[in-house]
Amino acid sequence: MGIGQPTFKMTSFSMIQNALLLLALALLTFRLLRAVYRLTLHPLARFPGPFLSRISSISIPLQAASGDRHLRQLQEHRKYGPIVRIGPNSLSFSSPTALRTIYQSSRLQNQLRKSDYYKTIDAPAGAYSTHSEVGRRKHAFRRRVLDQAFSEASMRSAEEFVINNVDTLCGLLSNGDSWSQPRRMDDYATYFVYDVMGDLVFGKPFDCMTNAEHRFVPKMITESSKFLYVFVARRLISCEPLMHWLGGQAARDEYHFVAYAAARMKERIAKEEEKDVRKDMMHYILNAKDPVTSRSLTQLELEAETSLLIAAGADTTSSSLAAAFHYLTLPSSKPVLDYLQRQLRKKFSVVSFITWSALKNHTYLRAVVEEIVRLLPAVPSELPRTIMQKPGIDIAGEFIPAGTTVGCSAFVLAHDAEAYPSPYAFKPERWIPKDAETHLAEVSPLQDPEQIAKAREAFCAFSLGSRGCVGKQLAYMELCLVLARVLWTFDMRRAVEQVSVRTKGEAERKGLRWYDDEYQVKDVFLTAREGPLVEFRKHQTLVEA
Ligand code: HEM
Repeated sequence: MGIGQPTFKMTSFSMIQNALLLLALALLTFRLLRAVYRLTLHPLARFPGPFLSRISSISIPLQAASGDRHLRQLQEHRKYGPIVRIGPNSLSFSSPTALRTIYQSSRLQNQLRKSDYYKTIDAPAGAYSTHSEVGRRKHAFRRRVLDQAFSEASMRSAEEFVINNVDTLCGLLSNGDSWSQPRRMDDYATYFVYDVMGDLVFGKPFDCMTNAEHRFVPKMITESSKFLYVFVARRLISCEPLMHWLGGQAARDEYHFVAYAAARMKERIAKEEEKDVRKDMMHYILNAKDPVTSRSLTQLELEAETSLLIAAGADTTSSSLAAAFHYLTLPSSKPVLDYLQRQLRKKFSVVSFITWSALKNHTYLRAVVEEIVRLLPAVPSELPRTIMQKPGIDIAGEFIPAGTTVGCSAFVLAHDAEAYPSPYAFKPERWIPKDAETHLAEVSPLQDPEQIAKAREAFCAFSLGSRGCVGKQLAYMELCLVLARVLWTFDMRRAVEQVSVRTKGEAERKGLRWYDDEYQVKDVFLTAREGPLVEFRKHQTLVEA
């Protein structure tokens, strides 16, 4: 007995070992056979793409973790053409025709649904938001309610809050006739836009511009966006203790933000009972009823919506604003900057005359903003949609079977040389027709209508159709007001010393970030960015006055 036991133990140990080996072999064979199938008999096998993407889904989270996903997609389209297989069951398209079919076709609304990736986005909030709700009917309800927060009346009231925050920003940039210290405009842009969103959603600014203690909110959102971009398993994300352990600080930030937003939300709801009710965006949401079902948002839905509005509204617009300071202070942009400032100062004798209604038809400012949003779409990579019903649909002349995830990247389309000749160049004139303002010829030649039509067809920074951006008008209002008032008040120039763009490095060596004048960002579904460093001084005539 005493002698036989070890032999038995050894036998059972080697049996387990053999079973594990067999299992590993079976797994390997399965993976190998699956890879061969994906490369040969799979319905998407005829589409080109990088080897790893054709055999495995791992390349999408890997690219997401690198922060270079938008750049890689552009590189892949340049190499493989207008349709690229970016995962075994995923295709990326780069033509305006595909763009319209995927996002805008009302005939295909039942066929194309936001992919399961979106279900991860609000997992920590415990309820879907308008952005992450994939069901068509449920989304339509949420959108009907949310649209009321972006009505004409709501936007008219929002202007006052935006202007108050612009005034705070101007007070911080400079107050003298000599050049200021270099200002990190990625930070100032972030703090400004978060303060606007705090004002509109929570009933008071976050005070990021004036109080360093409150700057943890933007940081939390960027970190949690990084985490959710890579971690695509909803079930895991819903399990908070596991995520604290697996997802580290980024996961903790996500949960922290959700709890923080819920607490601020409660404070805001209490204010709604006060006599002099504040007509901010939240006022319109709290009082909105769906005209079809007469239902309002539940507490949980409100909380998810609140987190969404801060993340979707603040991070996007602030990335465009930081990019605006970058492009406007490039040496090659001097004629654009000079011209815009001259125009603004000629049109408005005092800064308080610069209002949204006065700026709405300002052709050149609008073109500057449009060009910036094109060059750096704030959601740069493809927005995935899944084909739901068999057998499938035609996209850009190709039959694509059900079960495939399809999408277009705004960054890829924005760099299409046919729609945008010299696609990396900052050229607001590309949005202005020849006959619009003839004196503009002093800046550079204007476009013929055909070229403008091509540019418009490929423009998708705000996406399109029923899932397109609900906050586009607010974003234009914020960007136009802040740029017009800052450029009217200050002279500005790029500081000699540049912020070290951490985003270059490795990617530059791989030939992804080669265009020097490009505003460099990391794609984290939203964007992470650095710089530019800009100096300001009060415009001379204002100092004299
Ligand atoms: C330059 C600024 C902005 C850009 C480039 C932008 C871009 C986008 C894009 C591309 C989408 C579609 C996302 C997807 O399909 O996954 C989107 C959706 C959305 N955006 Fe924006 N956005 C901006 C500003 C704003 C602002 C200021 C708000 C609100 C305060 C906002 C709120 C939303 C919401 C709620 C959605 C979801 C719409 C739906 O699914 O029905 N955005 N945005």
